[in-house]
Amino acid sequence: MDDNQHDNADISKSTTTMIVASLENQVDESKSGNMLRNPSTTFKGNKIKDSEILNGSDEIEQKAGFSELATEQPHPINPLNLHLISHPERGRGVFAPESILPGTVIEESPVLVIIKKEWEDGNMNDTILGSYGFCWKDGGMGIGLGLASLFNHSSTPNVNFIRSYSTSTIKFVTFKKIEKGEELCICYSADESKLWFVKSEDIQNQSVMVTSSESEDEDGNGFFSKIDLETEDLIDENSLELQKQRKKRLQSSQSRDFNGKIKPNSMKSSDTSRIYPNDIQSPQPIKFSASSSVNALAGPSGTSLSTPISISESSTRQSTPSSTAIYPEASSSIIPASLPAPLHSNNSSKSLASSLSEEYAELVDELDWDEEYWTSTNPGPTGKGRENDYAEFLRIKGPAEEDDDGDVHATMDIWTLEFTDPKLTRTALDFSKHITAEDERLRHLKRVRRRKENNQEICRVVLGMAADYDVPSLRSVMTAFSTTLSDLIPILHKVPISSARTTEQIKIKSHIWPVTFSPIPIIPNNSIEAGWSIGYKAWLTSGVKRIIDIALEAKSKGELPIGVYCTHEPSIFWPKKGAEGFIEPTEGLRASSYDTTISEKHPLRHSILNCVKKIAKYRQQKPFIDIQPLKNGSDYLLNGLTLFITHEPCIMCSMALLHSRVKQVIYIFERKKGGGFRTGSGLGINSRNDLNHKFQVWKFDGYISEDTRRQLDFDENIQV
Ligand SMILES: C[S@@+](CC[C@H](N)C(=O)[O-])C[C@H]1O[C@@H](n2cnc3c(N)ncnc32)[C@H](O)[C@@H]1O
Repeated sequence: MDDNQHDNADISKSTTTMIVASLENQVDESKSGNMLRNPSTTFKGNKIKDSEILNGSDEIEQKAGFSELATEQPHPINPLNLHLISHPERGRGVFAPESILPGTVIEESPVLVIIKKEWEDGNMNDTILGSYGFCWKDGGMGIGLGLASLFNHSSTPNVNFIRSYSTSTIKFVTFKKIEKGEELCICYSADESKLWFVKSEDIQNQSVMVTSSESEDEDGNGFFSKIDLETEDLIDENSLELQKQRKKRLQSSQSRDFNGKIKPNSMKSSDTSRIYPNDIQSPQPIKFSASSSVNALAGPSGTSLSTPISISESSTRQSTPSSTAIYPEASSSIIPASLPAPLHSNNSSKSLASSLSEEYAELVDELDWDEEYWTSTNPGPTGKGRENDYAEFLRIKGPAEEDDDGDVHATMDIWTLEFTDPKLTRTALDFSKHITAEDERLRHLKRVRRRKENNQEICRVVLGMAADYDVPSLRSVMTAFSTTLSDLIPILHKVPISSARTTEQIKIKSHIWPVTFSPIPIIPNNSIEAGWSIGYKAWLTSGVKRIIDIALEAKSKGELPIGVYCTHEPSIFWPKKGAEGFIEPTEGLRASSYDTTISEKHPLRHSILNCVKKIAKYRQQKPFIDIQPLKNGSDYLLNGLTLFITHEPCIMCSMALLHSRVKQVIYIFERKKGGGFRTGSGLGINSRNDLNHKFQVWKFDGYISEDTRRQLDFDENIQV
């Protein structure tokens, strides 16, 4: 029987028995169903009594970890007795029935090399082979035999692969300790936008998209499932072009089984109760329960798919708030009826049952901005007579945007290899490149440092962050890479934490360890230097006016006078499609909020946290829940959005903006104490090299009347 054709009887056999049997390696096929007999080694110390085999003890099932996935019989393969198990979304994968040490060679797989011309002429990219090819030299493709083609992808892999063009093989080596029951994964590409399938980890978020493919042609037309297993140094123009073409054809992603058949759709709503073992690094699908407010936020899993609704169509259906109602967004819908509705809600009577996905996001009004006037060219927006409608803005830079990006002497610990024999240089360098390839934290370091010490030239190469390895694991990876490195011992070394921004810094930092030179980019200091159009400034100014209104309204309700409004720039200001770094925002998404720490007697109800919460909720409601992201992450919280706030946010809120991936922030008043940007605390959270997102910050530099200033003023010791 074909592996993919287990009938129900096979599947229903005791999983425990099967796993135990595979560990034992001594049962015959009649006991283990479809399992292949494996005559090779067993893991030491894993002898399990016959009675356990027959009884299928729960304890053993637990230990095996992946038992929940083993709806079909685990399939012990290769001398390490690894198991081939089908995961509901990833298809077959390689699992460890026992822990494996770092540096273990899993397999050196032979490779069938298909040269570029054969690959292209045979249109092999469009066949199942396309999902299994490793980029090979000269644009060719290597089809890995053995286990090579069965490793699934993870952005946090535990197995490295090393290609050898001379022997046409790929060596798979663990570089972390692999726990019992864990899946062995490699990283197909550090740039996950190049993947041609929906990662199982993402399926929950994209369940709408995946389910929609159910209606597609069963032959797989319209699906696209191809592979380029690559590392940075092996991407050539040709493979990049191939990837682009694949992306275009990618209408929906779908895993295929090993025979290339489209697998039944993964993660249908009814599948969400499937239990995943804890030790498999896969997010547990959230099971929807109408009584849980948390789950309500995560979105209902039982909703059937509906056709995406365009914003213009849906906007006629959503309630249009009157311009006097500044805060019409009802957040009560996600609060169990027994709790009081939040004070900023005007919809406290709404029951939970009537909410959730059927509910449309109740958006605030768009900004009051005369697009036609400000963007017309004939006779042209001169702004004459409307000078009060636009102002200038000052750029608030973070440390990463200034030459002063922190302590120039600051260092971090890394592992290095030291040697004097020049013959080792090539291999040590190759290893360094291999092991550090994806590590952003080391990118600013030159890989090699040569120094004369005691009349001897000592060569040192970078290996990795001190915290990531211990000596035994590093040595085993080194030995697996090349036996010529096996006698060397990794040594800790201090290196600068960032590149040099000025020639002065080169001298200081390179004395510690040679670093790259990345001169500070020229960043405009204000909107004049930035060359902004009057129209854009008028749009931003309308945002500033809106937050002043919101803050005054909040004050009238007894709250702190802080206002927030979040929206995207009008499309007329978007750069050309495909412009580098541009993330097209979710059209029509906008929200306003204010600080409710007083009324809710809650120290964390800051205006920005309230706003992020609303945006998160709206993204789970119509029409936004039906919009498929154009780019990875473009549907994530504040990605691509501009946030206006009256007062410079505190450190906590600045971090919340960073985590929410906001595009830019406009504020009016700086805080002398505790602000998160460059003005108050000086932390410059908006642009730091040690944080993983940067956003622009601009301070309004126009006229605000004394009366308004006074009304929006409050104790500098209060952080907002
Ligand atoms: C090289 S094969 C890996 C073995 C494959 N699972 C099988 O059953 O044959 C690559 C295919 O596995 C699936 N896959 C690998 N990693 C995945 C992941 N993280 N999430 C979802 N699917 C994945 C995709 O369908 C991809 O086309």
